[in-house]
Amino acid sequence: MFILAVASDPARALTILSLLAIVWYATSAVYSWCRLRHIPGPFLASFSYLWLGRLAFGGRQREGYTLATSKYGSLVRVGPNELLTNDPEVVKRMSSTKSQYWKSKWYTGFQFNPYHPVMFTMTDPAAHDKMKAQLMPGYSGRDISSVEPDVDTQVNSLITLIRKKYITSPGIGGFRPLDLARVIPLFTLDIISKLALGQELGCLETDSDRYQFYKTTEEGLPWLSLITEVSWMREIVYSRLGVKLFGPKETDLKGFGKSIKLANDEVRRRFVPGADKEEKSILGSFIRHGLTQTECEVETQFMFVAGSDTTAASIKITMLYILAAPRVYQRLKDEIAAAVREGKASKLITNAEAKELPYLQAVVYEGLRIRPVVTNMLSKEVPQGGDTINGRFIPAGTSIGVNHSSLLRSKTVFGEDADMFRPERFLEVDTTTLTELQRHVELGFGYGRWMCAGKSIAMMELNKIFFQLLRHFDFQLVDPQTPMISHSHGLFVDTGLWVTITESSEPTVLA
Ligand code: HEM
Repeated sequence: MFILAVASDPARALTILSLLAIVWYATSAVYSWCRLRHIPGPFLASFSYLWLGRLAFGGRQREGYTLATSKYGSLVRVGPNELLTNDPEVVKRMSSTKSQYWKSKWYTGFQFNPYHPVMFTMTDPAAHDKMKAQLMPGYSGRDISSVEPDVDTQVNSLITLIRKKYITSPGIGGFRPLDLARVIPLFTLDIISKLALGQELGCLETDSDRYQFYKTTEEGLPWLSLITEVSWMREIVYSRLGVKLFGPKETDLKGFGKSIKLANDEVRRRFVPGADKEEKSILGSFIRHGLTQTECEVETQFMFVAGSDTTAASIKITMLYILAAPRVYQRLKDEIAAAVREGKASKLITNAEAKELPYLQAVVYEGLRIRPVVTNMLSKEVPQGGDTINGRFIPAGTSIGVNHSSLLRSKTVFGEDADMFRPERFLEVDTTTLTELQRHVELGFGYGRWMCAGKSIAMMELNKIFFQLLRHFDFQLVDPQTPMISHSHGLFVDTGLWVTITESSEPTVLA
């Protein structure tokens, strides 16, 4: 009938189709508005994805989400089916190992391979837990004795690079500024490639984003973030056809595609008959714990993204805050000098030694707290039968995301000055409260069943890098009026953290 109508009067058929589409959209908008109308939030967000999409694409998630929570409370409606919380109890309830909540479809936004989920995107808790049990011996370092020496090698490479090219000296021609926002990610990418594959990509050695990994990430993040947050876009792009059309491919000469090829080449090498099964990389551990070749490929690809930009974001922001607070800078330098003088720090500080330095620990935790590295919602789905949160019923199938930025700036937990970078807050409390504060900051790594698998690796990097950089060098911001520009598209895109570097004036080098 309809085909006949189109053939006889195409203009009329088109009008009917348009009207039907408008009616369908209006009905579904009213229906979804009604479902969660008792939860406050921006009006635009209650029936459309414009609010979420604009923040994601525009790189203003951190500011937008924080504003929304301070205006509407701890549970905000941010989309037709999306809520956002900064309530630590809700976060723990959703992610605890006994929770009935599943990861929501939001996670499929990170499934780069159309045919195979990666642990991070597995929504079914049973499948996820099984995979995590196989991956954790590698991630936790239980299976690989060389994690710490491998991190140390990259710390030394960064120091060598700075000495070779970026020491500023007095006089004409002596000004050699370094953009930390560019070079720190090279450091973390070399670490993760070395740990994952047994061979670093060589970014520090060449002082370059060799495979344009970050360039592509920075260009791609606004789109990735938009598509992940806007559910109907996600459905289209992450359909099998969509990923084939838009997804990264091994044949790409740069970016994600290139790193997929690097990872896949390495995985293929390990699966040829007679290959060394005892190799001490994370990939070697995955193979020993029974992962198939495809599982190894996708997990290794994911590790490159999850393990580089995240830790880099934390190092960059912490360095910026250290440099912007003379009291913190000097107190950290003093602790470093004392540790070296008293023989409490090896030539390259060990993870165990770093954990014994209270001010360094306070700086590391305050850096993680002041700007949590993930602005993604990481939404979980309300289980069958719904849930009641603070007296309000939330229907099954609703997505609840986490606002890490405001979660970690809680004035109730951290005090009135929670918006300020003040590591001393961790030193002014008894040991029980200190542990509570640290556990609260660690919510930035997720919680329970879905907690970050690379947390211990990230903490090791943080424990070493500030100590070693400030042990060897002194830093000054080149432009304190605009020290760094940041956009939040799920992860941070930071640019222009220009500093000058001189050899440390304190005797902090000898162990
Ligand atoms: C400061 C650095 C880092 C932070 C703040 C961080 C944070 C997070 C967060 C918030 C999640 C998601 C939790 C959820 O879904 O509820 C996550 C997951 C994950 N991260 Fe990290 N991460 C960091 C570094 C790393 C590193 C270095 C690696 C790899 C060596 C890594 C590997 C992973 C993996 C594999 C997952 C998926 C875990 C799962 O699904 O069970 N991360 N991370």
